[in-house]
Amino acid sequence: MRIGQGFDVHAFGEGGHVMLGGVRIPHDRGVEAHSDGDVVLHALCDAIFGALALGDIGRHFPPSQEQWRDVDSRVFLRHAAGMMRDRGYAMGNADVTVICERPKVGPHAQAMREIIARELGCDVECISVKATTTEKLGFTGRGEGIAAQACVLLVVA
Ligand SMILES: Nc1ccn([C@@H]2O[C@H](COP(=O)(O)O)[C@@H](O)[C@H]2O)c(=O)n1
Ligand SMILES: C[C@@]1(CO)OP(=O)(O)OP(=O)(O)OC[C@H]1O
Repeated sequence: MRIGQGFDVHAFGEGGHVMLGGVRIPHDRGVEAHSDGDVVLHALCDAIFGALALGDIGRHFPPSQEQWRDVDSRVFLRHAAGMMRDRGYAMGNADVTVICERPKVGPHAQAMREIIARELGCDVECISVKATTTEKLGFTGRGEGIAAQACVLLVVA
């Protein structure tokens, strides 16, 4: 077994939706990012790369490379899942926490779980997505940005 954790932040910016866990959520702000700025999938990728001791998402998909501009972050997760499988591991379980005041994540959590499980090739019961505010404290509390943290346990396939 191998354990990994990941954390990602993106600032809110112009736009009318945010991508979270592969779900397009209408919102009065967008996020500033090189890719689609999906903090859930980026944190999950980093957790998988961390569990495999393969560096971080920026090492695999450098922000300096134009080819990752506006890319659907499921591409990154698919790549991380492939590296996991190539090394003989499968997803035991993953637990993600989204940190923001808005948008509300709860109504979209099940759709995110299903997308993530499909990309990782595991049962939806192995994927947890939850959310918290920071009680209006800090940058997430002020509505300046959105954060996500993820933990994964990889098991021998
Ligand atoms: N962006 C968010 C934040 C929170 N939730 C849900 O609300 C519950 C209460 O949040 P607290 O920060 O006051 O503990 C939380 O447990 C989530 O169920 C959400 O859906 N989206
Ligand atoms: C995903 C990448 C792709 O260039 O860029 P961003 O969308 O800005 O996201 P970040 O979480 O900063 O991770 C770095 C990059 O790998």
